[in-house]
Amino acid sequence: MSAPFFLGKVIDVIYTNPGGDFADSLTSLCALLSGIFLCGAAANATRVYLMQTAGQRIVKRLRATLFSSILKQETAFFDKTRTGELINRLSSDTALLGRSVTENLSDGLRAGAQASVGVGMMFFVSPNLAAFVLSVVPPLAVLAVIYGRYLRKLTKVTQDSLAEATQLAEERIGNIRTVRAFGQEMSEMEKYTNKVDYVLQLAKKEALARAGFFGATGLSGNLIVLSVLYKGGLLMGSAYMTVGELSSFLMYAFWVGISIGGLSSFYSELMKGLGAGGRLWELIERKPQLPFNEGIILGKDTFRGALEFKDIEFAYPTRPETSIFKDFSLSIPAGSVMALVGPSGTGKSTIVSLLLRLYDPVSGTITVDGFDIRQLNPLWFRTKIGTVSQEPILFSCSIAENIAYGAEDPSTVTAEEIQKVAEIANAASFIKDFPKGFDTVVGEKGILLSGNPYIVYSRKPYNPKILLLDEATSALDAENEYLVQEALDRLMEGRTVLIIAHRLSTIQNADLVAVLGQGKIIECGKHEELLANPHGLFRKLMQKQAFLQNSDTFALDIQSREKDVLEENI
Ligand SMILES: Nc1ncnc2c1ncn2[C@@H]1O[C@H](COP(=O)(O)OP(=O)(O)OP(=O)(O)O)[C@@H](O)[C@H]1O
Repeated sequence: MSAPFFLGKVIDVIYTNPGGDFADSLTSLCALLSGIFLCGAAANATRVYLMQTAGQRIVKRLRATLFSSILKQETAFFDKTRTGELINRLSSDTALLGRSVTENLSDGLRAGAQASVGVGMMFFVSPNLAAFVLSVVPPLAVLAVIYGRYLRKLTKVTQDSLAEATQLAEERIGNIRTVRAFGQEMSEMEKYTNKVDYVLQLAKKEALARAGFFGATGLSGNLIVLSVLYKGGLLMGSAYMTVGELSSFLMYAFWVGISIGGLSSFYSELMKGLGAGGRLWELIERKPQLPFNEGIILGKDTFRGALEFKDIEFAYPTRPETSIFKDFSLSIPAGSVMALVGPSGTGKSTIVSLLLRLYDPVSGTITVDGFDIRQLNPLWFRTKIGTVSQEPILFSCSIAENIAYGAEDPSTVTAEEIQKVAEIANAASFIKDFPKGFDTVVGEKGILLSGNPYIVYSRKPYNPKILLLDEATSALDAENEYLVQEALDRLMEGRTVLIIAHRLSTIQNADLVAVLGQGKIIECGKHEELLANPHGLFRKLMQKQAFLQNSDTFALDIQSREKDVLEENI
């Protein structure tokens, strides 16, 4: 800030010594100025470096905190919130906020300091001229505030519509098979183009607002300079000012003008950052409705794995009016295998979700060894449960990493352990056939290997007490069927197993079979007992399935008399 003052002095030294006897004072003044400039450059470079690195650190920390907060939310939150929106918060909002509180803040502070010191120096150099110039600043300030508010509103709308476009792209790219199967590529392209078109329109509006504002501020800056020259010229004529003082004043006025411009963009950027920040804090501070890592942890001796559902009533939070269970009760003794069968859509997978505590029932209790699962620590409890869903997803990393994913702490799993679990699941020989063996990287979204039952069965917690299996409905050839059954038998040994069964062999081998229908268990008992009940739902289901699958083995189970009746029905 001292530079214009000394530059004015240099000019005065030159002008007031027309004889040319000013070399000494000019040299020392210029040396002083060089020193000032050097200091200024060093301070500026340091400021930019520190602020940028601080900004990046803030962004990094925000992203990590936000990601962990997102992962802690209850499952219903993800049913209601779009993935694209969360990704947008994680990528662009964090960057916006990080930039706003560092680079932007430092630029703003710098502009603020420059403007206030500049004004002070203007009064110091010429109070008369300063008072004249500053009469035009207040209207400019009012303009900046109005503009800032308008821009803040506009930015929020732009960000929201951008999030919508991202969400659409993410969903359609993620489900490209569905889009392709329905031949909807063209209409999806059009939909996306319309969304980004809207973003463009908003951006144009923002550009127009900015253009008007910057045009106006530029013009007023130039007018200020012109009026300073005019008024200063008059003052110089009446010997109230030297040429050096007028030059200093002009430079200060110029700096003040630039700083005010900087301050207004600082204000609008800060507003943008605050807008993004509001949305981020909302998400970071959101308390999950189900606890994440709190509750009782059962000791080894207490935890045996006996499961009991008592009078469960449940509806998904997104569809509270559609009841899935009413008076649902089921008891699975520790160490037994319970096969769950029932028509499609009756809520078999929902039982698994309730046991994993992805959702809490509306009423009723689920107990494990007599403990209500709401009292247990969900994080601990889930690591004690082995789950295989019908459409398991393998992540796009190596097969070894995918298998280790089931462990409590995947980073500590050794190659030998991975090899061992793969062998138990009959997967080892198949994996070794790949050129890179266990290091083979699974294709994005696990498309290449996801359906593979061996890898899927390998990925379970080591030694889980409870297994929840959702059998794949797709038919396997005889050899694979045998290998999968063998792996399953090994897996199920000595554990409490709830298996959503589709294959006859699984149902026959289970200790108990429960039949689900109309929101509750309709029949439960041994396979043969249920089959013996001529009017039972289980029998009907099995008969239907036997004919659908054209299973000769199963057809033998049914007496020919019953077969005739069934054929008639079908
Ligand atoms: N996250 C969810 N939000 C809202 N409704 C859901 C959700 N998941 C499942 N449903 C609904 O709950 C009902 C039961 O679904 P569920 O998947 O548990 O049945 P299922 O018996 O396992 O069916 P299938 O044998 O076809 O897999 C279905 O009507 C389904 O549309």
